[in-house]
Amino acid sequence: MAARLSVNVNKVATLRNARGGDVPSLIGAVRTIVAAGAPGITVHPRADERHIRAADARAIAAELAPLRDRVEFNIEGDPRPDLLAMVEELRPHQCTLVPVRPGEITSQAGWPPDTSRAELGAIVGHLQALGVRVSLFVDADFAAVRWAAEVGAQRIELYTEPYAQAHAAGRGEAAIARFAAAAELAYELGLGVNAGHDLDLDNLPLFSHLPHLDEVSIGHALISHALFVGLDRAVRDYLGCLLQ
Ligand SMILES: CC(=O)[C@@H](O)[C@H](O)COP(=O)(O)O
Ligand SMILES: NCC(=O)COP(=O)(O)O
Repeated sequence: MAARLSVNVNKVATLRNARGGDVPSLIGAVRTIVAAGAPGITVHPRADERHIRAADARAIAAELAPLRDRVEFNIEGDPRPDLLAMVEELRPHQCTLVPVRPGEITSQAGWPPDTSRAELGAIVGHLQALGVRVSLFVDADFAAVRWAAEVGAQRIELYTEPYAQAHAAGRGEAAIARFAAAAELAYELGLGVNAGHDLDLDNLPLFSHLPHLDEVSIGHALISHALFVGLDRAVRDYLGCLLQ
């Protein structure tokens, strides 16, 4: 079965915030993405609210509530108090916990496997008790996958930038072996497998065949593609890519 596509709408908010006001409409974008057939919406609200704001997450949750059975809402972020409060309030299908490095422009790495199991495990358990599936953002590394299982997550999200860079340099086939091995280990340990960061229409056809791949979250390249072909067509192009 094809992996599910969760469209990350951060970049729609980035464009809107460049001028203030509500153009382009984030909710309008979510409606178009869902109407085009995407079964998931992802946001990654940053502490500085440089793109997605708390009010956006609330508005998207309200928009998706009637579609809960077919469209998943995924909130990504570092486990800071206001992010956890947002997840507690909105109860998305999934919360992807992602480490943040001070000053980063975007995510740079998965959780280091020496991160305290007890500390993060308590947060993971709390979110799961609220009915939220928890995924942990990790590098394609055996120690990190084992760590995620020990922390009690239900899924991992493999950080795919190293794959994307290798693919752009003509080394995609070689790079994907490490990701496939990590996905196999995750599956053996009972974890679901998500993936994301810098996936695009060039590198996704190969990556979409990763074993046990449940979901890909894609934002930057998809929204950029939409500038040229329109948002409806961009979503359909990515959905088609996942079916190949
Ligand atoms: C975790 C991940 O890989 C993406 O969510 C990425 O970090 C998006 O965040 P930005 O849109 O702020 O770059
Ligand atoms: N989790 C990855 C994500 O949501 C989107 O990452 P990108 O496609 O914007 O690099």
